Amino acid sequence: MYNFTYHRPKSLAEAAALLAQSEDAKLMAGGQTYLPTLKQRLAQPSDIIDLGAVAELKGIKEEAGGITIGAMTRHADVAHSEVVRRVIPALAALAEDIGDPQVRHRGTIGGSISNNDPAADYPAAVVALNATVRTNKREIPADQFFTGMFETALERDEIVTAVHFPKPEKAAYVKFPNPASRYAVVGVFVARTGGAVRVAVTGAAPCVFRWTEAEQALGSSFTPSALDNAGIDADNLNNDIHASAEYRAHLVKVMAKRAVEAAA
Ligand SMILES: Cc1cc2nc3c(=O)[nH]c(=O)nc-3n(C[C@H](O)[C@H](O)[C@H](O)COP(=O)(O)OP(=O)(O)OC[C@H]3O[C@@H](n4cnc5c(N)ncnc54)[C@H](O)[C@@H]3O)c2cc1C
Repeated sequence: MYNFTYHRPKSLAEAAALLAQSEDAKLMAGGQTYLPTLKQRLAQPSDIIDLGAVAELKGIKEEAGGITIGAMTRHADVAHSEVVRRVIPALAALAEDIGDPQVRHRGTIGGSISNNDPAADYPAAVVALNATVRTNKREIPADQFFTGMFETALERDEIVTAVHFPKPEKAAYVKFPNPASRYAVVGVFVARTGGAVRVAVTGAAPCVFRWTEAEQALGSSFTPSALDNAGIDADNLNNDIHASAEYRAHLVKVMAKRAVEAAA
């Protein structure tokens, strides 16, 4: 048994002030990862700051030729959003395939990217679509946000407020899911925006990464067969009970080809 003080601020300013007050305070979004972490005693914060009542962190809007999604927007809301389905249907499809209905109705985009689980789906979309992560302090480009396994560029007292996704010309996400959790054993998001192709891989390594060899091949010819000779080094991939590194390398290519086919 341990004690913490529970806070439910009503504004971003209030949440930021609470977070700045204590070194051990932690934010909570939908609690999908954080509550199990607490139950297992892997975290013992002095204060929990529940963002659930901060209305300004919720919602989806069309903005600057793309979509801006508030950090506290649930996966189910992204999946069912008319705006997301119309502007970036691949993002709605990704959200629709996260976990189960309970997870999708509690989990949030801000919690997902802040947590940066190596097998989470959203990091692949953020990187492939070259999104910008907005916080209460600054804007962080996708390529600088995810820094390692469960690690991000966020400072201790920083709150993700929204993610801005530019509209791509073509995009698709295909994953090979763990059949129990639906987390990605391997997931590949392919996007072409302003003529530039980006390929982001999740689930395969300790952190989401760009498969640059595939990006170059697809830049010349946006077809599945363009990936026939693109190399992927199994030495840098995860090797665990779910899949060997060699099998993951195989899956990366298969998922990428399927994503190109779906996007073309
Ligand atoms: C059974 C199960 C299956 C799942 N399957 C999938 C899946 O298939 N694909 C997938 O991608 N994910 C999956 N998830 C993860 C889930 O979708 C959530 O995105 C993830 O658990 C984060 O949950 P949350 O948004 O409730 O954040 P929380 O658990 O509340 O918080 C997670 C972390 O982020 C921090 N945080 C939260 N919000 C912010 C913010 N605005 N700014 C800064 N830091 C913040 C918290 O302090 C905490 O450290 C699954 C989870 C479960 C439990």
